[in-house]
Amino acid sequence: MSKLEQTWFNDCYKSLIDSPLSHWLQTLPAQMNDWQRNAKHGEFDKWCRLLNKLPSTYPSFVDLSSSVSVGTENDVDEYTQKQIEGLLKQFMPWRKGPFHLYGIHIDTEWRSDWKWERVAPHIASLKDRNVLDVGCGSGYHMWRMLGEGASKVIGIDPTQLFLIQFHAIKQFISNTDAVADNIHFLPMGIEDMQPLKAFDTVFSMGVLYHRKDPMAFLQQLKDQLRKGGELILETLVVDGDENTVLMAGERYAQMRNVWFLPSTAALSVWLGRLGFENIRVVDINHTTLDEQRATPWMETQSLKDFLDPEDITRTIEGYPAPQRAVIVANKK
Ligand SMILES: Nc1ncnc2c1ncn2[C@@H]1O[C@H](C[S@+](CC[C@H]([NH3+])C(=O)[O-])CC(=O)[O-])[C@@H](O)[C@H]1O
Repeated sequence: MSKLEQTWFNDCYKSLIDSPLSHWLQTLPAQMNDWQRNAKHGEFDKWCRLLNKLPSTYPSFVDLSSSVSVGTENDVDEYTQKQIEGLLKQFMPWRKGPFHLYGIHIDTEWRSDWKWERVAPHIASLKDRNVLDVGCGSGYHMWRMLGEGASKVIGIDPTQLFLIQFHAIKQFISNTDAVADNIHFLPMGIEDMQPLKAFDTVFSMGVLYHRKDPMAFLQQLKDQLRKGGELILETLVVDGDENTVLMAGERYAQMRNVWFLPSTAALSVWLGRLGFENIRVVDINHTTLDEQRATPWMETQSLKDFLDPEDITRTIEGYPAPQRAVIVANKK
């Protein structure tokens, strides 16, 4: 019997044939084969066995346009509900969500729906577009993109637990009319993607500050867009003019892998230099303790523990507390 992930990848390859992304098939299958041979997490096969235990269900409704919700508690018996909840808890920590499944509320660390509400009003309609979500996490925003009518949504993220979380949710949506054939998650980093120059919209939310070379990263995002395509970039920023960039020390808000936090003015200059146009800052927001917090589905430390207890406008290292901006731009 072929491995579960092979089925997922094959479904993705099938949906690429006869699409504007078909040239991806030149490199993707070999890369995913290599990933299967050399890169799988030690727990991966165990996670797949747990996924296989999720029961087949037929929800009475699916909502992807105002939330990610599947079925009500009346669609399954109490035993099945408990069984689903117990299995999903094995895939903790759940960071990005929330998800509502048969009366189970996966109350994730982040209210990713709030981010979506800040982003969605400012972007070109996703209807009939091919969309890439770079650093998609559990895939929460991918479902909202599908809910907005995208014809294909591909998410990439190297963190393998998130691939598993995505498929846990997908398994409940596959038996429904929502077009689950058109949404795929690939376990890879943006730097490993061939330049496709073919997506209508590319999202990169919460990734730029994790990249050591932000210019190379922005160029990689551009390389995935068709001419005229739209980039939606969401990242941590600091106050200041076009010459202001904060390079964090060893840690920023306890995170070790944070590099550049530019001002929105500096980020706009970077995008212009790389050949984007129509660059607009559409939202600036301070992350609140209600938006990022520990929950029963993510029990370890969260934002509250990363801020100065005497002054929550500062991180515990003394930097400005997290402030995030959304910038939209088009590829010339
Ligand atoms: N090179 C890379 N290529 C692609 N993804 C990467 C890379 N490096 C890290 N990631 C992934 O980028 C995601 C960033 S989280 C944003 C989630 C969602 N977008 C959100 O806006 O809520 C924000 C945060 O954790 O700070 C993680 O899932 C990483 O695995």
